[in-house]
Amino acid sequence: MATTSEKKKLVFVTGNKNKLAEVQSIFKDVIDIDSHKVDLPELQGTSQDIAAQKCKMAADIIQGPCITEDTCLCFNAMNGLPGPYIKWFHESVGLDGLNKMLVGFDDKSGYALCTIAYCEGPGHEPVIFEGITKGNIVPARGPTYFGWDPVFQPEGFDQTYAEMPKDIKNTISHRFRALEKLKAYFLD
Ligand SMILES: O=P(O)(O)OP(=O)(O)OP(=O)(O)OC[C@H]1O[C@@H](n2cnc3c(O)ncnc32)[C@H](O)[C@@H]1O
Ligand SMILES: [Mg+2]
Repeated sequence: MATTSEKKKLVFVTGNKNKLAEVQSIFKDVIDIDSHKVDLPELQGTSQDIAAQKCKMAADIIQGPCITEDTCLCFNAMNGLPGPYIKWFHESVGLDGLNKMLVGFDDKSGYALCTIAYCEGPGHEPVIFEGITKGNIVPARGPTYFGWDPVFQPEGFDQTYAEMPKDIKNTISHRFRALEKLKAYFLD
């Protein structure tokens, strides 16, 4: 593993301070994460298309290498929707509304998907790393400061993402799993 003096540096372009805090915490001993706050526009499409496009734009803006990430919350009963549109659904209908969307379905299962993109710089094609955590959509429990954390209960746990300590979320989350792949890409 790299020593502190050899620690790799990466710029994470995101408008979301909670994402930044988790990425910095997960990478704290391995990769230094600098941040660049930009609310990047997002196209429609698959999470991979959205992540790649975001990263290309970010690399153009900062004129150098960077990572971006796109997070989806997918309901199995709805064939993966809201998916990449979860931000707008959450802002429009709230946590309670996300539960109500599933009232007509027995299946409350779903998954959180993190798609990280790394781009070497302007003109380069981004490389994509995905992480998935399966779980269930439940009535909100726990602090409400980070997105849909209160309504997502990962499989095998009796706490929602919002209720569990950060150091537990950060070892089982969709984000952790995608970052493990990015770490392997850089360090192995
Ligand atoms: O600038 P970017 O990185 O795009 O940040 P964003 O907040 O716009 O993020 P996304 O476009 O990926 O939209 C994902 C939505 O899901 C929320 N979210 C992301 N990761 C989450 C997590 O681990 N737990 C709960 N909510 C999360 C986030 O607040 C957004 O509302
Ligand atoms: Mg966004």
